[in-house]
Amino acid sequence: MEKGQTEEVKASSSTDAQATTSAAATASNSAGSGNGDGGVVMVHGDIFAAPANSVLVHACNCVGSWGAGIALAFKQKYPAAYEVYRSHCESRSNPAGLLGTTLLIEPQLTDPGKHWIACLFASARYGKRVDTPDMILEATDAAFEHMVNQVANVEKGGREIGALHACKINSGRFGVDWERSREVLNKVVREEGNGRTVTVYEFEEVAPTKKRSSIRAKAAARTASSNTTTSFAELGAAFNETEDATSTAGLTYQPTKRAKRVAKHSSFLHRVASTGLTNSSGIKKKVRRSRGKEAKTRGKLVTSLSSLADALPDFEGFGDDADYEDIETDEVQAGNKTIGIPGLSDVNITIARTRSGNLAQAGVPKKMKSLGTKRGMKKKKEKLEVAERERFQKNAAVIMADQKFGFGSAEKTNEGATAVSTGEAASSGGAASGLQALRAFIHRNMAIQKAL
Ligand SMILES: Nc1ncnc2c1ncn2[C@@H]1O[C@H](COP(=O)(O)OP(=O)(O)OC[C@H]2O[C@H](OP(=O)(O)O)[C@H](O)[C@@H]2O)[C@@H](O)[C@H]1O
Repeated sequence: MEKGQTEEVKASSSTDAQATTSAAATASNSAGSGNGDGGVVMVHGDIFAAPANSVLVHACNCVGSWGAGIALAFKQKYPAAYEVYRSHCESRSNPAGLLGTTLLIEPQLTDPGKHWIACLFASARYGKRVDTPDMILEATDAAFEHMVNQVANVEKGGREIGALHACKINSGRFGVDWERSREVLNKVVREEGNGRTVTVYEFEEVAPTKKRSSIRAKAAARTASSNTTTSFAELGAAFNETEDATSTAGLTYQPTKRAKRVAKHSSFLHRVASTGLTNSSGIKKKVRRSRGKEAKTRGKLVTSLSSLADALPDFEGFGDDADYEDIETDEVQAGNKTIGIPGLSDVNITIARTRSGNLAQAGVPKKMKSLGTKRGMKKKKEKLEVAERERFQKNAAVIMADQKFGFGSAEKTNEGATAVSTGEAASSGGAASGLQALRAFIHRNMAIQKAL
């Protein structure tokens, strides 16, 4: 091969790793260190497919970052080598002093790839603060020479090291025209490389970078969309078709949060209604939501109307059932209620109300539970009872007075033995007859006061 001449070897495709490898291997073998004048050999393919133990060359900054481009790929494939590079940079008080040198990292045991990695310090920094192309080329020249010398030293030391493989250094993030970098590599390898060849990879990047659309493209898109007329009906139909955004005639209808909420709510109502588990007034019955394992049943109604009805206590239109909380049915089953009258012993009185159904089922001890959830019902009941007691006492006093002075007649009943428990009433005949009169009075009175 003539001096300064480059040979181009093409692999069939960049995705065909096998073909690329063989192309690289061919280039590497034909170049064989120390044979001929050397130079740059261009191949198509992936640098990482180069034969094991060969040297992979790439350009680096001096900061210790392999954050983008091919450097990022190196970082992912050779994490241990990256650590060597990073600590090499960070151990310097002045990292920029690395410019024009090369860090040659031997294959790391823990890295999956078994390559030597040559880091050419071509720019002090990266990104917006990257060095100028001239500075980069100058540093590349020195660094590449440094690298070639190191490789020669490794060989001299009797250690095996493969051929040189490089990406199109400086042509990406560093923004240097590849032809200029190629000239530098050619010169160095010819002068210092002792006939070595550098295989350089023409790489077709697959990862698409999302381009920002130009102002002109945006304006064109706006015009196109303003020319498209879409009725609300069309939009509505589009929305019905799919739950999320739906595009129609190039337009995208994005439902608002409120629209989504309304749709969700009406769908829920529909689900409930379709199960037929609403009562006559349209009020939904209990809907139980399950968790964890029972997640499958989530959202399903797990009860029926009849079972809910069974669960409810009887309701006979007796509005103040709440007032009878905690009354044992064995007390009320027979329609009797014990009321304590101050000054008199407890008297069994007959409660005028009847409770068909519940009370008729005697023998089943049941606690009456409140139906009412109205606030203040308890106080209302207490107030009513106090008023009733006062009124009762007044009337009793009147009756007793009547009895004392011989007015009225007392019925004689057998109830006295059980109704009047002990005490004053039992010890006094007058009082007993008074109580009989009182009982009669209560009987009449309670029949009128249905609230109790
Ligand atoms: N698998 C592959 N096989 C073969 N060739 C491949 C390839 N993948 C990509 N290429 C090509 O390899 C060339 C170099 O292109 P790059 O932009 O990467 O490198 P560069 O030398 O211009 O710049 C270096 C700074 O870029 C980084 O990023 P940061 O500064 O950290 O942000 C570093 O850290 C440095 O500092 C481009 O032709 C790519 O097509």
